[in-house]
Amino acid sequence: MIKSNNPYTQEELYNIEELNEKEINQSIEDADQAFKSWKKTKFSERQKLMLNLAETLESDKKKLAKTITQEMGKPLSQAISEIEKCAWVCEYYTENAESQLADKIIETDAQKSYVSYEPIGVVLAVMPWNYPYWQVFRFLAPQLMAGNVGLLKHASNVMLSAKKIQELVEKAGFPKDVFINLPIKSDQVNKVIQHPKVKAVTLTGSEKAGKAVASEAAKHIKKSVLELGGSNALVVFKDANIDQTLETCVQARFQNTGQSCIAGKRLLIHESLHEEFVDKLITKVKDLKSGDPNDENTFISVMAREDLAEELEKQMQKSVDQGAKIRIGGKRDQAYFEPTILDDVKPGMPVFEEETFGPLLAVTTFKDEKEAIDLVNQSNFGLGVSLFSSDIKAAEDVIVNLEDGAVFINELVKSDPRIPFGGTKTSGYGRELSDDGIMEFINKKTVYIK
Ligand SMILES: O=CCCCC(=O)O
Repeated sequence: MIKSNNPYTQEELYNIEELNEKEINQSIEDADQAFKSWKKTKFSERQKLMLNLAETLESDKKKLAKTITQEMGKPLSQAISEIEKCAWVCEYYTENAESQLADKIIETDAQKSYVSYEPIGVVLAVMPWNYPYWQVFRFLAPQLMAGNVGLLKHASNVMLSAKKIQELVEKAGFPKDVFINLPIKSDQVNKVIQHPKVKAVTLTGSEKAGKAVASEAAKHIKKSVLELGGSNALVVFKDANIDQTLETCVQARFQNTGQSCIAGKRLLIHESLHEEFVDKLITKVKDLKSGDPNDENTFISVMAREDLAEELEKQMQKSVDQGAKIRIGGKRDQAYFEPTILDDVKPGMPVFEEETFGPLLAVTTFKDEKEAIDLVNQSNFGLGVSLFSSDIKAAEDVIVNLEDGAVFINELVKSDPRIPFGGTKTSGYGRELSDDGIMEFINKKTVYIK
């Protein structure tokens, strides 16, 4: 059985039976059957349906957002923004998929030679709970537009959202079975990957889940895309605009109650700014409104599960034992973890080395640019980094030295349908969104006519 409780009220939300092997195989066969005709549809047809999907998301956003809030405790206003972003990615690929996948003529000694971009078939998406709709839509929108079909294995605490996503696709008028939600457990994922009709897998989740999925896919010579954890640095140089940077750092760390792969988890601050910046940060963090996620004014609420809050508490406590100092917060009540700033953090401490998936910011000082770069790159993760400076040229010169998948200057690391999203090192490989995302599950077919 797959069970879940509302993390804020503790009430039981569901207790559903997972699919058995026969049902899983039937779903895969159904998806493959749907692929045979879906891949032949014209872009105009796909565009019409994708736009319907965007419109349905927009018109149902309040209702859909409530499910997110119920299942994983996301404050309602942020859940509504998440649904709006899903509509945006649908619109983006409605407008761009056709040109992104147009044949590419290449001059050779042939009469004609070109690359044709063709869908590969059934793709499995293994997705996490932290953005229950967005993580799925950033896979679903490009892949349906490309002519692929999707299977979803969603996290066990957001099965209502998963079901609603399939319903939304059907309501928009897409043919049956081009997108199928599989209510299954993690230990059933390998069976899906192994099935000959499943051609590839994409996973957003932990390093452990990434290793398991990627090795199973590799055993069967199937492509995988992995979007794993992160420990993004927020690097504040001594010439940064303090007020704007403070605002951005608070958003970067505390939105979604800190539960995001791309959150700015490590604040690296020039030693000359340290005292002033951290004092002002404490004031800002004190002002964050914590409470009931159903209240539209709430910014911080419970974490998605109590065990996640416990894990964060352990990381904090071990770091404190090693010399870090709690400047604000630090207390936990079941799944609620106070917004926390941990100062005097040094490499080697858990909050520096590991991903902290909750509302805790780790503060480390640096003396000069070289030390800042070393501290950024010292992480095993490589999702993204934010640099704050009023000298854009100097900040741009730093970019080449950074190992991450993204560098944002004077902005938090964020995803946007128009630009690629993905990491390096243990943050994974492959890219989502933009031209790069739609190309991940494509047969780039070379055509040569003598
Ligand atoms: O855990 C990853 C969260 C990604 C959120 C986003 O794309 O904005």
